[in-house]
Amino acid sequence: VVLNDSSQLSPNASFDFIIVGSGPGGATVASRLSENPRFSVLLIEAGVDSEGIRDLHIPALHSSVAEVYIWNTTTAPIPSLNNRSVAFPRGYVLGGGSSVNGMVYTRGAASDYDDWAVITKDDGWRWKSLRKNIPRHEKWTLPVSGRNVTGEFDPQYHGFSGNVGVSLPELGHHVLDRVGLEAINEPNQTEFHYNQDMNSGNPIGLGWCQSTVLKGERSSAASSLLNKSARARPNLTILVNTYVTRVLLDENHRNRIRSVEIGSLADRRVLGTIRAKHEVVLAAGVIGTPQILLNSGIGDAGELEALGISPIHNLPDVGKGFIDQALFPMVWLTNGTVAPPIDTEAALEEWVTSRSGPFTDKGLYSHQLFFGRIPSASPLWKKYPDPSSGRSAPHVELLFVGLDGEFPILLVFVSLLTTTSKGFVGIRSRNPFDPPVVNSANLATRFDVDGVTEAVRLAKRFFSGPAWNQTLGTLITPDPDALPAAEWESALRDSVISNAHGVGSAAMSARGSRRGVLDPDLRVKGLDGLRIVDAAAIPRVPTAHTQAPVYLLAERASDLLIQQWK
Ligand SMILES: Cc1cc2nc3c(=O)[nH]c(=O)nc-3n(C[C@H](O)[C@H](O)[C@H](O)COP(=O)(O)OP(=O)(O)OC[C@H]3O[C@@H](n4cnc5c(N)ncnc54)[C@H](O)[C@@H]3O)c2cc1C
Repeated sequence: VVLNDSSQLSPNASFDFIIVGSGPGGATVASRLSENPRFSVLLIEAGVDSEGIRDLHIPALHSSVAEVYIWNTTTAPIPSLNNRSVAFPRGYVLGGGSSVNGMVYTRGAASDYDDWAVITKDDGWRWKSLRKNIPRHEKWTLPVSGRNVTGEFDPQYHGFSGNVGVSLPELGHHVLDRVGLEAINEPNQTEFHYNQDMNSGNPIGLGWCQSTVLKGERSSAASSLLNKSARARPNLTILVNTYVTRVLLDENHRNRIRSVEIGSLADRRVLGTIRAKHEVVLAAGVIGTPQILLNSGIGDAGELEALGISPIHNLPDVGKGFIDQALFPMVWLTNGTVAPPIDTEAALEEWVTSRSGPFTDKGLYSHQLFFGRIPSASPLWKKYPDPSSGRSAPHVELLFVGLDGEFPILLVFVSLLTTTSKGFVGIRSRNPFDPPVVNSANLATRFDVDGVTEAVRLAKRFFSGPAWNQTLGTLITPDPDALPAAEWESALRDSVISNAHGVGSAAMSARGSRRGVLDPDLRVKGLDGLRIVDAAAIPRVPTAHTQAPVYLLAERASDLLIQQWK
């Protein structure tokens, strides 16, 4: 059942599990736990129900999602970005980020997960172990259009009967796709190669972008895991429009979290508390989760006291360790062929009537992604150790967007996936309704400045050569090879934006380690009855867009919870 208002809950209602936040983390856990009719589950989401909001379901409209479905989060002025504040978007609706995101589905490198296992000293986090859950997580679907995608993916890496829809585009290849393939096949080109399936655990190369799209429609955590049959379960209550302010201790046990306090964000007032018999699971995302912990008095005791909050548990790393991959936009002029006009009215009509046509396509003018390593011969490696998790882990991602209009351009988002700068998430006052403080500290390390510079050079090499030369004109964004070093660095600090791929703000570490926030079973260290299952828990930045890693983390979290309470 879905409730729009907490007044619809029966008085003194209590549940076995209370899950806060319905993104890939929370929706997965709520769905898996409620598959067992013995467990009663309450899922609380601050935003509205996504069901029936047409535009959220249309893949092509992902870049123009209405502001009401996105938390208006902006970072503090960041010194390493020339004191700019940048937007850090996150979903504010059932399904969280997966209901508003770009739907790119990438798992990253196997060695990224193997590093989680090293950091936590728990082999259950290894890729080999996590990938066993792919069959129940993923619902790989061939294009309904019947387009032949042989050679564009490898079925051995996919699940066909899970929940989250993943697919290749319904439509055929665009100009940029054809040029991309031609370019890597040029005889003199040796640096870049084709990768038939970038979700095998080895993402490196140019390949076809897989997306969380099912039969022409966005497949979000809400539409896939909180689908009709999940909503019909008598033991699952989904409470939307409800903001969790704090988690609260049991009156009789000093270290046991027993309930959540809820409130109305619109009226900025507390509405009541709800009790969890077994556990509270925070899945409010990389910003929301540390915010709730800090509001509850769980964090660095000195910092909390300075804000007038009585600490209930001293855990200095809460909110620390927040990493977002640095993103630098590059723009080339084009010959005007990469983005032929689309009749948007006709496309909308076609989508509404048959879930087909251009609006099924999230990447209107490109269907490819590129992942690559900064070459081992680069001077960068004389100055810095390699921060990647292994030789199959990329340092750089290139995501291409073609845009036509008065000035036809190719926009390339260059990400330094192996970002090393760590920021923080904090709170500004003792009022839990105040917005959080977010500092993503992009480009704070020298490695990140030099790494993005090398990533831009890699992009320049990728987009050179005869195939691209016919299509692309001048590079019109700042170029490290055309500017004096100091000018380039300043231009870089003026241009880098958030990738909305934050992780690590309440991360796992080894049992017994005094660093980190969670033990390897995702329990908040030193407390009972409180786990975290979302991007905040991820202990190292993945070489991926972050939804797939969160889904994989949450599938294992569900197993851990079920194991404990069966
Ligand atoms: C604009 C955008 C584009 C992106 N593009 C991609 C992409 O193409 N591919 C990809 O893999 N990743 C992408 N991401 C990132 C991806 O969506 C996130 O990594 C993922 O959703 C994280 O899942 P999560 O469960 O950790 O948290 P979230 O998805 O952030 O979910 C947290 C939920 O908790 C709710 N919440 C927060 N605070 C409270 C509170 N106090 N009380 C109650 N509820 C609360 C929020 O409203 C939200 O619904 C994008 C993100 C954004 C915002």
